[in-house]
Amino acid sequence: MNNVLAVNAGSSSLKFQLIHMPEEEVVAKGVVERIGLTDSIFTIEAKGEKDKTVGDIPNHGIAVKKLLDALISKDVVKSFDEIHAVGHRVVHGGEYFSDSVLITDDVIAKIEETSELAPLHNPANLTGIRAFKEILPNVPMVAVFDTAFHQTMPESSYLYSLPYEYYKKYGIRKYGFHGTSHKYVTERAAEILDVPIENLRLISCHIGNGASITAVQGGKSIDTSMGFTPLAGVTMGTRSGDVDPALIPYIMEKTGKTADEVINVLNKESGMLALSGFSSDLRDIEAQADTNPRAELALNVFAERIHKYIGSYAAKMSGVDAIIFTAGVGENSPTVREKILNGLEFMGVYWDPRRNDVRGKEHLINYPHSPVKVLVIPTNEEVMIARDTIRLAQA
Ligand SMILES: Nc1ncnc2c1ncn2[C@@H]1O[C@H](COP(=O)(O)OP(=O)(O)O)[C@@H](O)[C@H]1O
Ligand SMILES: CC(=O)OP(=O)(O)O
Ligand SMILES: [Mg+2]
Repeated sequence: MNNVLAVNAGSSSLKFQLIHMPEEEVVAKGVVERIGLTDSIFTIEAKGEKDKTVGDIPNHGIAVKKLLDALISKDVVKSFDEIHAVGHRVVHGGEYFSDSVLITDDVIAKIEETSELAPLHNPANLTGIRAFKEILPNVPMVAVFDTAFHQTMPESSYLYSLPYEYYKKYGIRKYGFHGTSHKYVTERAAEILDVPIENLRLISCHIGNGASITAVQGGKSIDTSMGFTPLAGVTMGTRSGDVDPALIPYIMEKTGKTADEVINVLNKESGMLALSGFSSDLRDIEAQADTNPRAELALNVFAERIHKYIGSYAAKMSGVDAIIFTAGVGENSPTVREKILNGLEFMGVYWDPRRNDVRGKEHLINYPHSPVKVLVIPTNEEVMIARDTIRLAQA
């Protein structure tokens, strides 16, 4: 029971690591990026070699097949029998799951039932689960939920100002997402700063294709920007983030669309894609920022929403000790970080443009005298998935 394959399906990506446990030694890792866009990128690193191929990968099912083929063709494993357990990220656990769980048919049915609350994610997560169940029918599999870390939020954070019976009867409340990532980076921040996490007020900015901001006080999530579904909060690649709910019937009336069709627009045709008018991918948008005013506008809206969440969470915790940037954009875009951080000096955030010129590695980007520290921390949802997988598969 030593080789754990951790599978992390995001809205635009599929990341994986084959990890030898309990040493947490990474045997192979890789990522399929830009799923559903043109020029998808498949990268795999194993045995000291890195291999990158570019070609269209239209959906998560094909991404899973690529990953499985590569494990054999790159000689990472001789046969799939060398994989002893598989951990899957599952985005929405709904009311059912507040911790990771061993996957059974009943668990699959519940994840399926919750799919309508996370239409860009749970179906992709299920694709992965089913593909592995078929080739490895006897291997234990574990689901690790994005919602679990946020179960510590107080009622005052997770309740909407709606009739209370909706919460009681239908489970309508804020759940929050990216929990595995927010937990990982906030624990790493405490280690890097060498301060017990119990004494820290942290704001974690997970900015990828999906994006969420979380206030973590004493190691616990106390509020987060996503909501009942991963559509809420800040502007994202294709998601609108927060909008006035009165817009939904208004758009239905004006366009003749059904409610489901309008939600589909808010999930898949909005955000950076809609603002820029040409792409959901931040790399494409940054490449045109100097020449295309719509690209610049998209970047400004994107950064401004996150900037405002940082201010509100600092107010909520009566201050902040550190701000963390993670995920595809947070780790790799000095431009977006700069736009977000500009103007936060009033609350003690002094960041250094030279230190900010960093991509994909752990780094402090504040000036040493800054009361608020600012960290770039590459997330590692996969190692967290592997830890929970071993814990539950061996129990
Ligand atoms: N080097 C880079 N510079 C700027 N943005 C980047 C870079 N690498 C990745 N990104 C952006 O990160 C986003 C994808 O983030 P990721 O966390 O992988 O997404 P998800 O897990 O939500 O599918 C895309 O918008 C992509 O353009
Ligand atoms: C919950 C969510 O939005 O995930 P991702 O960023 O991977 O799309
Ligand atoms: Mg992700």
